[in-house]
Amino acid sequence: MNQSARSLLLQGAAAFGVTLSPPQLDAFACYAAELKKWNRKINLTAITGDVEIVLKHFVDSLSICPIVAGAGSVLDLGSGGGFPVIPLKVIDANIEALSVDAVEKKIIFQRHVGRLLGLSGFTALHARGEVLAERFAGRFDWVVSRAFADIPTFVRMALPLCAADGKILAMKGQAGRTEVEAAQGELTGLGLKVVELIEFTLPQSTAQRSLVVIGKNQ
Ligand SMILES: C[S@@+](CC[C@H](N)C(=O)[O-])C[C@H]1O[C@@H](n2cnc3c(N)ncnc32)[C@H](O)[C@@H]1O
Repeated sequence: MNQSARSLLLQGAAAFGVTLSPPQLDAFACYAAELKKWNRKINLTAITGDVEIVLKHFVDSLSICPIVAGAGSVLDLGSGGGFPVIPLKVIDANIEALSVDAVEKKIIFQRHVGRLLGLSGFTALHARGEVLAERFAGRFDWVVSRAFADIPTFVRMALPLCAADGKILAMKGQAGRTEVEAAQGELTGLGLKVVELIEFTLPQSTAQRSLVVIGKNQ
């Protein structure tokens, strides 16, 4: 990762209240290098330039830090090349994280990155989200996803996996608000409600993002 990409990462992380240490910056540089290397053989991401990787994968993933960092346990459903879960783990080593994807080669990549970065409390599991409740019912403080499924599909999968006071976080683009409005009936039927909808522009970019935080209606 070149110097300007590193500066961009430092600034982008700071926009979400994250001050990256030199070792964390090195961890992201290593992650970017592996992503580019593996991407030549397996299709992990359409994003291949350093600046785009920094903004659209790393900084975008870090946008959930103000909400999720400090949690005990996090499940990332449909994590692909490791987003947002690996950036989150780089920032908060104490989180117990389970990363799940239905495509095995993506999970093999994530395990490789986890080993290289020395991530402990990080498990990458090859599985479909639909079967997780058999093993992980009620286990997670947060179930998160980025670019995974529409809100009703995601919450139906996530709800049985949440702890009693667990929450669900869907990372969406500019259509987040419209999706939330369309999902209201379904959410209410499941005993859920949107507790926060955070809309923002990705730093150093014009891309619109929204974070949809969903909790139990009690
Ligand atoms: C568009 S990608 C997003 C990957 C990553 N979250 C990101 O934002 O870069 C969606 C991922 O969800 C995975 N996926 C789709 N359906 C799934 C399911 N039912 N269970 C687990 N993973 C699934 C796909 O294999 C794919 O890697």
